[in-house]
Amino acid sequence: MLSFKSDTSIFSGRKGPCANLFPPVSRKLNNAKPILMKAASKLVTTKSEEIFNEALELLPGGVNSPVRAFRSVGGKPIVFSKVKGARCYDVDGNSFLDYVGSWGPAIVGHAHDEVNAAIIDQVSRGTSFGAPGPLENELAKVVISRVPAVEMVRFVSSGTEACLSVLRLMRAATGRDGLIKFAGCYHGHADSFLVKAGSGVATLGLPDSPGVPASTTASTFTATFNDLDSVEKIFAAHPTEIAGIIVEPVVGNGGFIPPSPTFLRGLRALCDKYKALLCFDEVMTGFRVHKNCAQKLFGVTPDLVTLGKVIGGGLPVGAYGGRKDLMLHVAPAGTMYQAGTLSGNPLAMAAGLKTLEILDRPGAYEHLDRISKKLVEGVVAAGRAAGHPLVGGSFGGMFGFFLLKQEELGKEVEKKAPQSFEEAQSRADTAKFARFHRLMLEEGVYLAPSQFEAGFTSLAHTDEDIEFTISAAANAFKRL
Ligand SMILES: Cc1ncc(COP(=O)(O)O)c(C=O)c1O
Ligand SMILES: N[C@H](C=O)CCC(=O)O
Repeated sequence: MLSFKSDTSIFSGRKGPCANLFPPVSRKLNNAKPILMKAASKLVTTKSEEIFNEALELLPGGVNSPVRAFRSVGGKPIVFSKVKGARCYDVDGNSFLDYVGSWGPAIVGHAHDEVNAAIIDQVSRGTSFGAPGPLENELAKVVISRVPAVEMVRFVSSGTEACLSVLRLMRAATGRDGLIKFAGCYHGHADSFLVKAGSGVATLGLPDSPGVPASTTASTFTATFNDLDSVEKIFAAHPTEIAGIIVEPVVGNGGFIPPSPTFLRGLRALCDKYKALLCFDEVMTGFRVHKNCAQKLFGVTPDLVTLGKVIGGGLPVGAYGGRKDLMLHVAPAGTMYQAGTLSGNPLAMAAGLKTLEILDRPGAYEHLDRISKKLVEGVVAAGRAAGHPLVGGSFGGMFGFFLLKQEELGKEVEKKAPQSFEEAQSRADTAKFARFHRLMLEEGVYLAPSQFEAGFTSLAHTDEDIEFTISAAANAFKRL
C-alpha cells in the first residue's frame, strides 16, 4: 500500500518492478522526482479520522448527506481540505484523482479559474437579491436554447426541490395524483419519491424511509427500469389516475444503467396513450451525457425536465421546465404554488452560466466522451485480466461499472450489463466493491463510495490521469 504525504513532500512511487510505471499522483503539485516509498505503508488519514469523529457528535452519521459516510464501503470518509481540477485533497495532505466531482457539478474541473472569477465578480454586487436579477434571464435563455423540451423554466435551489415541484406541477396540470417512478431511480428526498429509491437509500439498504406517510406514497407506483410491461400494467390498473412518469433517462443512482433502445420511446408512447405527462429527471444527466441532455442523445422529448448540479457550477441550484402551457400553471402565472428565498440566486446563476459557456466550447463533449470510454474500457479489461467479472459503460462525462459476483466469471452473462436496478442488486458483489474502493483510495483514486452510484469525469481529467487510474485499478484488482 502507498502512503501519500503532503503536497510539498515526497509522494507515491510503487516499490519494486513497476516503480517507474506510475507517474506520481500529485505530479502537478510537486516537481520532485517520484522516489520509492517505504513498502507496506498505508494511507495516512489521521486528521480525517479526528475531524470525522468530532462530526459524529455534531451531525447525524457525521455527514450532511448519507452517501458521504462511506457506510457501504467501510472505513471512515476522507475529509476534504480543497479541490482543484481533476483532484481532491484531504486534510492529511493526500491527493486523489476525483471521479465524484461533487456528484456532478464539477464537470469543467473543480474550482475552475473562470468559474471562480465569475462568482467573485458577482459577489461584489451581492450574494442574494430576493428580487429579479438579469442573470436569471441569461441562464434561462441558455437552458431553453439547449434543452429540447424546455420552453420555460423555473430555478430552485436543489434537485430535490426541482423534482418535488415538477411532481406538483404534473398533478396540477392533469388533476390526477398518481406517479410512476422506477426502482433504483432517485429523485431527491421528497416524500413521494422515497419508494424503492436509489442513491443513498439503496446504498444504505433502507426499505424506503420512516416518517413518510403511507397515504403519501399510496399514489406512487414503482415499475422496473427497461421493462415497459411493468409500466403498462400500472397504467392498465390505474388508467385515469396517473399524472405522470418521472425517470432518470440514464440511471445513475442505482449504479450506471443505460436505457434499452426502445425504453424511453416506449414511455413516451404510454404517456401519450394514457394522457399522462413524461418527465425526464436530468439532474444528473443534464449537460453531462450530451450538450443537449439525454433527451437529445436518445431522441425522445419529454413534457417536463428537472435539472441541477451542472447548471449551478458547484453552487446550490435546481430547475424544472418544459412546455410553456404546463409551466404557466406555476404561480404567479398560474395557481400551482412553489417558492424559494434563494431561488435564482445570482451566485449560482453566474457559476452555472460560466460552466455552460465552457462546456459550449469546441471539443468539450468529445473530450468527456472519449476519456470516459477509455476509463471504463481500461478498468473493465484490467478487472477481467485479473479474474474479476465486471461490466461498465459511459455516456459523455457519466460512467459506471458493476463488480459482479464471482460465479459469473467465464459465463456468457458476464458480458451483459444489468438492465434494471433489481438485476444490479442481485448480480453485484457489493462486498468486493467495498474492498476495491478502499484499495483504489490507497492507489490515489477517489471513486463514489457506493456500488449504486455513477462516476463522473471532467474537462480537467487528462489522458495521463485516465492511464494512471487504469494502472491503479490493475493494481487494486490484483490485490482484491
Ligand atoms: C437524478 C437525480 N435527481 C434528483 C437528485 C436530487 O438532487 P439534490 O441532491 O440536489 O437535492 C439527484 C442527486 O442527488 C439526482 O441524481
Ligand atoms: N446520488 C446522489 C446524487 O447524485 C449523491 C449525492 C447525495 O445525495 O449526497
